Amino acid sequence: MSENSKFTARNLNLYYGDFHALKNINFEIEANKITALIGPSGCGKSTFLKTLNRMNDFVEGCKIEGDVLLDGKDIYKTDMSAIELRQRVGMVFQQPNPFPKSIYENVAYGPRIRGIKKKSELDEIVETSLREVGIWDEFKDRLHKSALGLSGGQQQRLCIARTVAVHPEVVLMDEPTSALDPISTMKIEDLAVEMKKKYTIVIVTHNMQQANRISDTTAFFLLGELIEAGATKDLFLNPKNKKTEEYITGRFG
Ligand SMILES: Nc1ncnc2c1ncn2[C@@H]1O[C@H](COP(=O)(O)OP(=O)(O)OP(=O)(O)O)[C@@H](O)[C@H]1O
Repeated sequence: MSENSKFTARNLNLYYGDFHALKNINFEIEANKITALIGPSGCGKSTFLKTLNRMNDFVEGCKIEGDVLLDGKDIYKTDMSAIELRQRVGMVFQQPNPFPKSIYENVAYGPRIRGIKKKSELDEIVETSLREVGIWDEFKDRLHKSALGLSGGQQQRLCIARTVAVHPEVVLMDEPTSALDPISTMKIEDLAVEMKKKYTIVIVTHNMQQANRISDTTAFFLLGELIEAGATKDLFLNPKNKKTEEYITGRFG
């Protein structure tokens, strides 16, 4: 395990019932970097992402073997609760999913659940979180309006603000821009690059230009296997594996 490793997967296998969805994955995710997971549909990218904050716990018949270490501690074999884990490892989904509440309440929700009650403290967290994702000026005069009235891009940035409001260490993003227009996509990409100063980011994307633009490391999955992983520039310029080359040059998938 290298010094800068945030997550380490060792001999990780995952089964949905009889279906072997992740096959002996060995992979390190570096702290304060953006790691992109790429590969054709159904190859296990989201499944791998969800093993990092135990989202698969909700799936009946899902069985996991091997180790997933966060800062050297196995997240499946410690007494850390899934709730505590998900505070440390937040997640942003493909479809923006704000709660049907005000902008303010969306951001204050997590801190409130974690016991913060004082209005002045919540006000500060809301402001800091919205500033952090660059939407404070846009939203400050309508904090008490419904989040559902926002555009898709604004909703996604609000969801990211909601995630950072509980001070995670890692932010997982599952195709966060695939439902967004190009300008909103660019804003999220810029934000992800800014965010890596503070967080470790793992992003699933079908958009290879996106992986190339923003990630430091790219991992290519195929049929549940991790075929190749490395520095993004190297992987796109000089893929070592023939299948990686075929995928990134658009010859399959
Ligand atoms: N809850 C589940 N139960 C059974 N099989 C599942 C479940 N979730 C995913 N799978 C299967 O596991 C495989 C990997 O799925 P996964 O969603 O991880 O792929 P992916 O690479 O993220 O795909 P996409 O790019 O289309 O989102 C697929 O064959 C999928 O059908």
